[in-house]
Amino acid sequence: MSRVAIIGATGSVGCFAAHPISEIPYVKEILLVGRPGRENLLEGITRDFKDSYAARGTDVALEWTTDLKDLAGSDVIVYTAGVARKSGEDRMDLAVKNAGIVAEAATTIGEIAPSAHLFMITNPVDVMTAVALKYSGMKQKQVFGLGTHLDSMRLKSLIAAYFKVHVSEVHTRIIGEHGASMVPLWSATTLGGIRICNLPTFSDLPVDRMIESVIQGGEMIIKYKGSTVYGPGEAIATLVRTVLGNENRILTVSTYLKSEVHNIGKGVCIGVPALVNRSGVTPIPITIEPDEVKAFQTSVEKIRMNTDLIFDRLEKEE
Ligand SMILES: NC(=O)c1ccc[n+]([C@@H]2O[C@H](COP(=O)([O-])OP(=O)(O)OC[C@H]3O[C@@H](n4cnc5c(N)ncnc54)[C@H](O)[C@@H]3O)[C@@H](O)[C@H]2O)c1
Ligand SMILES: O=C(O)C[C@H](O)C(=O)O
Repeated sequence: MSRVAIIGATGSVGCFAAHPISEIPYVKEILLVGRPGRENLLEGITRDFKDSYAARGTDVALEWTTDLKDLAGSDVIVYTAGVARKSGEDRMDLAVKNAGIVAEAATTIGEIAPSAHLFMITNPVDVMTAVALKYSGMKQKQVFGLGTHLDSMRLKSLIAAYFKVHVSEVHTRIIGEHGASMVPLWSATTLGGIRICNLPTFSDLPVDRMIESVIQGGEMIIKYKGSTVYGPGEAIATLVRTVLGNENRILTVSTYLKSEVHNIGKGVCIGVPALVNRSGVTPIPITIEPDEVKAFQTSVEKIRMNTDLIFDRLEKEE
C-alpha cells in the first residue's frame, strides 16, 4: 500500500487533488505539504478531509507537514507549489519565478526521497519537469509532468459532445507543449475504434474551433472562476492511480524525450504518449503525419528555448 505526498497542498489544485487521490484503492497514506506559516490552514484542511473520509468510509491516513524531510518513504510526490497565472497571462510568464521554487525543492526531494516518482503540475509544466529532473538528479522514468493529458481530456470531451457519444468511445491525443503550440493528433483520434478521419462527417468537424477552445481552456476557467481545479485534480489522480496500480496505460505526459517521435526533441521534456506503470514513465516510439511532425517540431523548439533560458538563469543564480 502506498504513500502519496502533495506539495502545495494549501493551493487550489493541490488541495482538491487530495480528494480523488484518497479514493484510489492502492493509497494508504496521504501527506499534505505546505509552507511554514501555513500550519493552521493545513490543520483545517486535514480535519475537513478526515470528516469526509469518515462520511465516505475511506480508510486512508492523512497527515500534514511543513518539513520536506517528511517526504521520506513517499511513493509518489505530486508537486503543485508555485505561482499560478492570472487571466491574461501566459503559463510561460510563470517560468522564472516557479523555476527557482522548483529547483530548490527538487534538490531536497532528490536527497530525501530518491526512489519516489516526482509528478510535476506547476506551470509551465514542460519546463518545470525539466527543472525537476535536473535538480532532483532522479531517473528520467521517475520525473514526469501532467503535460498534455489534461488538454487531451478537454479535446475528448468536445469530440464526445459533438458526436453525442460517451467519452469512453473517444480516444484522442494532444502532444507537445501544455500551451499554445500544442499539437492535436487527428491521425490518432478514434471514435468507437474507427479513425475519425475515416468518418464521412469528419469534414464537418470544427477542428480549428475545437483546438482553439482547448488552447483557451485554462484561460477561460481562470477568467470565470479564478483557477482550474476539478479537471487537473482528477487528471492528477488518474496518473497517480496508473503508477501505483501498475496499470500500463498509455497517457500523454511530459517526459524526457530521446528519439521516440521522428527523432525530434532529444533532451526536451514535453507531452508525448508514454507507457505509465509502477516503474514510471516511458515514452513510446510513434510515427505521425507530416503536418503533425512539423507542428511538433515547432512546439519542441519553443520548449527547448525556454528550458535553456531557465537553465542559464538558474546556473547564474547558483
Ligand atoms: N499542469 C496543469 O495542467 C496545471 C493545472 C492546474 C494548475 N497548474 C499549476 O499548478 C500551480 C498551482 O496552481 P494553484 O491554482 O493551486 O495555485 P494556488 O495559488 O492556489 O496555490 C499555489 C500553492 O503554491 C504554494 N506556493 C506559492 N509560492 C510558493 C513558494 N515560493 N514556495 C513554496 N510554495 C509556494 C502556495 O502556498 C500554494 O500552496 C500553478 O503553477 C498552476 O499554473 C497546472
Ligand atoms: O491554464 C492554467 O494556467 C492552468 C492549467 O495549466 C490548466 O490548463 O488548467
